[in-house]
Amino acid sequence: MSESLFVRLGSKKGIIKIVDDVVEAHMNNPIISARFTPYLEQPENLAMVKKHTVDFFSMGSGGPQAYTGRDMETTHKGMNISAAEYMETMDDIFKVLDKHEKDDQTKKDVLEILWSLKGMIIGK
Ligand code: HEM
Repeated sequence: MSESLFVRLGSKKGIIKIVDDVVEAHMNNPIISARFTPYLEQPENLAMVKKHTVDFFSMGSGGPQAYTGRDMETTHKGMNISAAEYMETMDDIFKVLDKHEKDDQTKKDVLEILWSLKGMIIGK
């Protein structure tokens, strides 16, 4: 059997690096940066959101971490995130996966997860 997605993403250490790079990419993406740059002035909140995102992807990819953040619909409620913004976050994620030299199957597995979540996040 092939390795779990968690292991292919580099286990917890690798996922921490990916999440750091993705958040940085969002901060520099003109279409969505306004959603994220306020967190530069709230380092404790930013660290918590990052930790939750690492745990979320670790748990969702077959790792041992328990996710203790809010569910996706509650987290993004009231943000009215558009489909275009969602596409930008996906684009940033895939650019980072390319930078980390993840293979096509790994990217396909991540895409499947992101695709399955969109209805809980867009337009809430
Ligand atoms: C691509 C799929 C996405 C996933 C898997 C995801 C996942 C998460 C997670 C796990 C958290 C932390 C929740 C917590 O701390 O309780 C979070 C927070 C957040 N997300 Fe997302 N998200 C996604 C898309 C987006 C998009 C498209 C935007 C806006 C463009 C966005 C904006 C935010 C913001 C601003 C927060 C901080 C919320 C707060 O502190 O109250 N997310 N997200």
